[in-house]
Amino acid sequence: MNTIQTIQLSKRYGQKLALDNLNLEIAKGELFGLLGVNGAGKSTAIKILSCVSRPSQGDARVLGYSVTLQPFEVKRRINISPQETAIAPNLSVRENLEFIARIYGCGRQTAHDKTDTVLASSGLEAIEYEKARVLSGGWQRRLSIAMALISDPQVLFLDEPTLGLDVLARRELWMLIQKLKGEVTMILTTHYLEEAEALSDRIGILANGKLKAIGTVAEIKQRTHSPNLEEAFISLAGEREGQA
Ligand SMILES: Nc1ncnc2c1ncn2[C@@H]1O[C@H](COP(=O)(O)OP(=O)(O)OP(=O)(O)O)[C@@H](O)[C@H]1O
Repeated sequence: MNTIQTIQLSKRYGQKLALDNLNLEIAKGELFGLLGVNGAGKSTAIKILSCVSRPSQGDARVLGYSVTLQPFEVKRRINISPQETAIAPNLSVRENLEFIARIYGCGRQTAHDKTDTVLASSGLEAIEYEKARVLSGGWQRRLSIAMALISDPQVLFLDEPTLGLDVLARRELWMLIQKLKGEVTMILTTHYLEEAEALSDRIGILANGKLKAIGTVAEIKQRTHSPNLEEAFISLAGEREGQA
């Protein structure tokens, strides 16, 4: 069974068809990169898959549960590391993680133990008592991913996880994401093509709400006769709204 399957998934905002008949399958443990220019429909797809927004037509199954009919079953098994990190600046790294664990209903001791596990797996142990507000952008993003991991999600959505980070911080975050590969099914949105290439098992390219291509980077390059992913991306996604 695929971990994610979308079936003729569409979303309309007024006149705007933000997602147009998306049919997509993502396997268990896969890291799937969802690419597209601004406004292509990436966030719309993620919002529907994470039950933040409802499709206008079609459906999606996440871990076998329908996002339209069984959103609570879906929400219990997924998590999102959002673009804007939702960390509490005046709490320490540990307090942020324990706070989230308590929100998920853990008792004090379980929250403490889960936090220990996540601090270790996400490489945050050395700074557990630092206030979040003094952390660099890279460490804040790492904490944001760690907070999403507290609920032991089977599916993790990573929305632009390295946006605005310097090259070293980005590489460090890639290592954390690579460590999670295989354990958690991940859907990554990014505008950095080298990031999608380095991390993704397969990628999908959206343009004007439509899936233009899906496959490994090698398959997509071959299909578009492109020497690199950037050329392939431009040939598939370069058409802006309103252009021929
Ligand atoms: N709440 C909304 N109301 C009206 N239109 C919306 C809404 N959300 C998204 N849209 C429109 O739907 C289209 C797809 O937007 P979406 O945010 O999914 O794109 P995106 O690929 O995530 O872009 P970005 O890379 O800029 O985040 C755009 O034309 C956008 O203006």
